[in-house]
Amino acid sequence: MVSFNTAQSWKDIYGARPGHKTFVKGEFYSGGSFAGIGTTSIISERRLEVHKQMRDYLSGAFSDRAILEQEKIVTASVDDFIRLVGVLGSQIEWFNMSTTLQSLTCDITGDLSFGATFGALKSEEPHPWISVSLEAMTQGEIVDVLNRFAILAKVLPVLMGSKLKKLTENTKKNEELSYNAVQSRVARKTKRRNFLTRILEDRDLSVVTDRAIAAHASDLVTAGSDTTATTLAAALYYLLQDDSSSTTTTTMSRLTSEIRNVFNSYADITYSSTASLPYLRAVILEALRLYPPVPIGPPRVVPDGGDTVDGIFPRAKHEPHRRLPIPRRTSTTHGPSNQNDGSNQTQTPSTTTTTTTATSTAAKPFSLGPRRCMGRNLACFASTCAPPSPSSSGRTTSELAADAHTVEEAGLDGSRYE
Ligand code: HEM
Repeated sequence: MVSFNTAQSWKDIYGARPGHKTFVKGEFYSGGSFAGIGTTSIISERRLEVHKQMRDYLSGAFSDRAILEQEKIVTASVDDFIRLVGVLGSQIEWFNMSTTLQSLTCDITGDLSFGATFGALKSEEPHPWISVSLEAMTQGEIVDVLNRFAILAKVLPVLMGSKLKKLTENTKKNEELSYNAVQSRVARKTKRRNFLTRILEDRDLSVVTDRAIAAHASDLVTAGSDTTATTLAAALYYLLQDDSSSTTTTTMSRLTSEIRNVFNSYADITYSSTASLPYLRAVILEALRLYPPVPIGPPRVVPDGGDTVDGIFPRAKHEPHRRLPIPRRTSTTHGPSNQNDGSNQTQTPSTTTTTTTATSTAAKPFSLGPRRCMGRNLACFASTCAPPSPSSSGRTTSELAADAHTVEEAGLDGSRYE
């Protein structure tokens, strides 16, 4: 558990509900764009009750229904990406796939959050929003360090004066660009449904200002673009480690044949149709486990004297860097079965079941509890963390999960602690 500072009161730390520990976010989240000028977002807000209200208010933008409405926006950028990769692949010897994936996810999250892509897939020059936002994030981290280390607070401004000045300017610019983008979207009537559609429909004007919406929108791009691009790049990297000349079945060849067996055309590949592909799901989960895009334990406040979580440490894997063999399914409608998985290990079905369970319970790439990732369904992992099966209330589990403030409410995890 990470302890950066001490909390004011027991209630601040644990929240109102007995039996549920909810650790408050650390001061790490207080600097950077918007939070630094007192306008907090769903990510930077540290007060439990205010965050709960924000999460309730924003949850409509992340429901399964909203994601389906937004699908056209996502596929428009995916089409641009596929075209670009085709052109680059045929014209030049090599290109940087990580950068191209970053362009893809910035365009998608930019379009969803502000109503227009950044044009990153169509331009060599990064959009001003993208370049200044990277600096703005760094500024948040530096503010946190300065707050925590008194000596550095004295020395850094002397050593890095001009750099810090530039970071501050870029943070201001990021706030301005985000605010202007939100204002022009508010002024524009459009039928295109993105995050802002729900956020604007659901807002109470006396409580939620345009600046507050700009803070959310800006942080949604930051939270959603780098994480998703990192996951895709990691999955691709590990898939390409397979020996393409191998005569045995590799992870790549099994994945390719699952996709080609199921889809007849490119147009058939959608959010809903990919959610039910078991091997694709396993590959993405494994990439998230091996290369979690948020590898830090997100900073939380620990009470004076420290604390434990249920008195136990989480179970850990013995060999965290070893790629797990992806389980072979004995009966499935998709993909090949009973084939060698290329891991050179002989596994019985019961062993592979255990492996899957260990992976999905030990790895929490989207975090847990009330500060759990709101965009996990959008990141196309609905099937991995909240299968969209109907619940007794008639709502899908991913809809419930999007609204829930505890994993228990979401019915996703037996853990008592959030
Ligand atoms: C593979 C992709 C993703 C991963 C691994 C991921 C992971 C995470 C993690 C670990 C957190 C907790 C961070 C903390 O406590 O500081 C988080 C929070 C969050 N994520 Fe994601 N994320 C992903 C994609 C997205 C996307 C696409 C969006 C939306 C565009 C998004 C929106 C959010 C939001 C709004 C929060 C804050 C939730 C809250 O505090 O209530 N994420 N994410």
